[in-house]
Amino acid sequence: MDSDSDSDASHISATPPRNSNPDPPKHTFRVSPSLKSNPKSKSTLRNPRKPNPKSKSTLRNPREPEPKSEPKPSNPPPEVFPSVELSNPHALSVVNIRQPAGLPNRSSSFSRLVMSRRSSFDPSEFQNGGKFTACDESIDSSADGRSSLNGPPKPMNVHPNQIGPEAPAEQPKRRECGGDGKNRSFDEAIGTNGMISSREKVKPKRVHPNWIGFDAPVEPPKRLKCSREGNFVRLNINGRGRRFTFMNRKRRSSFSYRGRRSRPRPVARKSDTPEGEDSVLDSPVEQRKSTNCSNQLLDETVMAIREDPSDENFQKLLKLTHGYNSFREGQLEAIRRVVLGESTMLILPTGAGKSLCYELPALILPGVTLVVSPLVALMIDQLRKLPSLIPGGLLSSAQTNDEASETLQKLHEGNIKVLFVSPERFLNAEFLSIFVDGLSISLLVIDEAHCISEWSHNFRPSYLRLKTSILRTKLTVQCILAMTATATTKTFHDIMCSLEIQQRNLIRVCHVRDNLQLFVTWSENRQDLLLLMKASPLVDMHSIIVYCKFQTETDLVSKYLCDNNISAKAYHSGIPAKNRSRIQELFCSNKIRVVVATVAFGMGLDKSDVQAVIHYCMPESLEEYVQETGRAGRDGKLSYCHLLLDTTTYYKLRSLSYSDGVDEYTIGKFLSQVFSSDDHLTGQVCSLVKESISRKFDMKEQVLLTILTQLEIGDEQYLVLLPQLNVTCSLYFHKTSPSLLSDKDILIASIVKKSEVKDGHYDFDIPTISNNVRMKPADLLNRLQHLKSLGEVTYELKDPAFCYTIVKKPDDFCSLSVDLTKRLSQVENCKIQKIDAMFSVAWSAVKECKCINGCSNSLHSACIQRKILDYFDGRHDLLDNIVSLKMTRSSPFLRADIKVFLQSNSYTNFTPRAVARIMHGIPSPAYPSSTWSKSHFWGRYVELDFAVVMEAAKVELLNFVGKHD
Ligand SMILES: Nc1ncnc2c1ncn2[C@@H]1O[C@H](COP(=O)(O)OP(=O)(O)OP(=O)(O)O)[C@@H](O)[C@H]1O
Repeated sequence: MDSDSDSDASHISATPPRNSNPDPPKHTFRVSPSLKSNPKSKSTLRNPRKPNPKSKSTLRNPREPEPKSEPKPSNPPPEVFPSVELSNPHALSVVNIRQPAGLPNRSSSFSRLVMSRRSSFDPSEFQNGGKFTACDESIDSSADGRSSLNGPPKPMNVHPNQIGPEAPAEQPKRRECGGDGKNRSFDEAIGTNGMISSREKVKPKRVHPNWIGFDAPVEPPKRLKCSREGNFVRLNINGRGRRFTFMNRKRRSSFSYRGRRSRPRPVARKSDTPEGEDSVLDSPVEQRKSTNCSNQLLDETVMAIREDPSDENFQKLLKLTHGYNSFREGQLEAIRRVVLGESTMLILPTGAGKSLCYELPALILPGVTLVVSPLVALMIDQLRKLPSLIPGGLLSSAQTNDEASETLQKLHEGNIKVLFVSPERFLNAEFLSIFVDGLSISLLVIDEAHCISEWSHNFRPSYLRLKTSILRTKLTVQCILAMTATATTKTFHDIMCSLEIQQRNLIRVCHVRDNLQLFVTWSENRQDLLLLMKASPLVDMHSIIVYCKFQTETDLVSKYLCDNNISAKAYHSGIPAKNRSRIQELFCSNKIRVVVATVAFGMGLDKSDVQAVIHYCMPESLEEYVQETGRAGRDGKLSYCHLLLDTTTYYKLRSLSYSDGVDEYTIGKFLSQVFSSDDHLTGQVCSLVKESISRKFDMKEQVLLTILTQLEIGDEQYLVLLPQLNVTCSLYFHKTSPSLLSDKDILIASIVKKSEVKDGHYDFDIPTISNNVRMKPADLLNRLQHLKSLGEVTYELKDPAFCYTIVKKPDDFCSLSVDLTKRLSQVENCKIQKIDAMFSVAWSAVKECKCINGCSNSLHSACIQRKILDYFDGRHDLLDNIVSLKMTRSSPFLRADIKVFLQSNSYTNFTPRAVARIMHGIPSPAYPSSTWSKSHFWGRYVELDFAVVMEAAKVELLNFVGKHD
């Protein structure tokens, strides 16, 4: 979640540099419990102290993959769109491209990437479903997301102040596309800071009413009424603006739909509320323009529905608010149930109009409608699209305190009917207290509800907090509407169970739109994309999305297209938010024809006339495939979706899905650290600095958060998670001396006593001081902020950390570790099944489809749609057998290679999992790709089943330790 949500949480690995032979890195040997000494902990082994022999391996694995035969088209295509026969010399002659301009040197990595499916991906570039990582965008979803592979991919949740991951290679880089003139002029227009250049500015611009712009006139926020005023919410990600000063503002106004009101409460400061949200725009968000409707007419219609919820009355309201004549399938049913107070699970295809299902109830129900959304960008988009008759607002960590205060003020005044928040907001006690003491929530909407389920393609730990049991204890939610476009039977059962939604309240319209023509071709050659783009029908299309899996890949592919006179722009979560937003905007206004994107692109994209979606790499799941193809043809017109299938991407994705796995032994050690504090009975704040803890236990931050969340909301509650904080503070004194200020202030006295003094500043750990003076970290920071405003001090914060208080220490660490490990491994297996299912469906279309029942040549809409339905209905067994043939089961060279690897890195601690990851080319916090991809064993066994590699590593580690003990 991201996350390129590109979800972007996972940054991934490369195919091995087989011929390069740099010395593997030498690490300082550290003692760790050995496999031998502890039968429970067989997974950690250590190598004895001995000189580091140079790798003398003469073993080479003759495992070059066999060339794949191209699928032979059987019948002439009856489809509306003609298809290009890829990797086919005849097709080449048709489009007259034998040697594309600017084709890179074959020996370059770009060449490997673009020209061959045996590509070498930069490990840092994998984009995870993310979608929601940093959902929050995380949802690149994560985004990157996306995501760790859990999401997101995900994207990872990123605090605004968060320091990036350890490995430099994991920092996304942007490469400008400088191919043709068009593209350069676009870059000029964008400018380095994402602003429009003066040349573009002088042009008269047509501004969409809902446009989110960077140079839009900033209007002062107005008090809203249920009228046509529209509203503005200013977001400021750069921290400009004043600090939080919200205090008991005078309440004003009444609003005909207001809920219960209470005294306004201060919102937590920005620094206290790091949410896993993606970066957002520094821009006003303008709501959709209103329809021509008077307040009186609206009030009358709403009253009529409250008295008589008939179809006619609902339709009248729809016409008034949105101007539509009729409801789409599933909408009216969902709206009626929600208005009647029945919690509902709504599964509608992408672009089918889910937002309407909370927008109308928000007008009808008396209290506030709270919409939980995984991405800030998505929230902004949803708010912008909200008809101005429905006053809305959002709370996000990207806002300044003034902005947040203003939103809260409006909320208390009854001037916000729909409030968008991120799931991380539910960690904030002060936010929750608004609803406990005052405002009533008539409806809680959980958008992208699949994020609740670990069995979904995009799980986010923060969504677990939305379980009904927790909501019930913390909030008085009267009704829940869970919405998603993609949920398998297992996923939606899990969601409904978590949210206590009754089976009869499931509304499911599950289908792939008929106007999407689904093509698949086998493609080992990256030139195929160019062939496609230069041939009919794509050559005549004005709006095309090309999906890739890796950030670098999007840059390279877009450059490749530009070099070949196809104007294209890359989009991924490594690109600054402003530029991303600008690209999306230009794409929406048809000023960019082709966007080459990771999964980070598309969430909240409501462009109705996207004509084609090309998958340059296969998606990680059928859910992702459905989501991404669903971005085409929302206007109902025939649209073109083409998947270029290859085994390299499949192996790579499968391999990467092992990047979240953890051993029982490691979880046990982590639990010992979590509960190491003796202060658990006094409710003292504990913290774990994310980066160092992640490296120490070789677990991704997203996995750590999942475990901590399970410890809070699992069967038994062991801890309470607090908002994440930057826990290390460097304090500088300016006016009064520290000792004099200490005399006046107990907090400063404690800081001076417990700090380490370095170069004139005082470094301290915030939880330690706050425990010492018995002050909440939030209050401590408020106090420092006050001293800063007096000119007494300045300070810097760093080290983002998980914070929590211990409720109870587990009685049995062993069984708790076993349970958690089992859960994580089930999730890992589920992820692999999703990749296998995606590959199976595409594979069988290409290799096995008999081209009857509507399929022909490379058009496989009929067979793919049928299998997608089977998949979402849980009928997987149809898919299994093909994939099992694809993974290599063994290699005679594996153990010998591992042996050589261990000998040449005898000063480093390894677990079997760590060795297997290196052999698969999967970076991890303790073994980053920046260091380990230099080993020529990196990624060498990506085509071999991970479990097989891990087993061999275990045997070799045992042998190695046995010999050297
Ligand atoms: N009843 C309707 N009649 C006509 N257009 C509609 C109707 N309901 C929704 N729409 C339009 O359909 C488009 C998609 O709606 P919306 O964004 O709510 O879809 P969604 O299901 O949330 O999509 P996604 O899954 O991609 O988020 C919007 O432009 C919306 O105005």
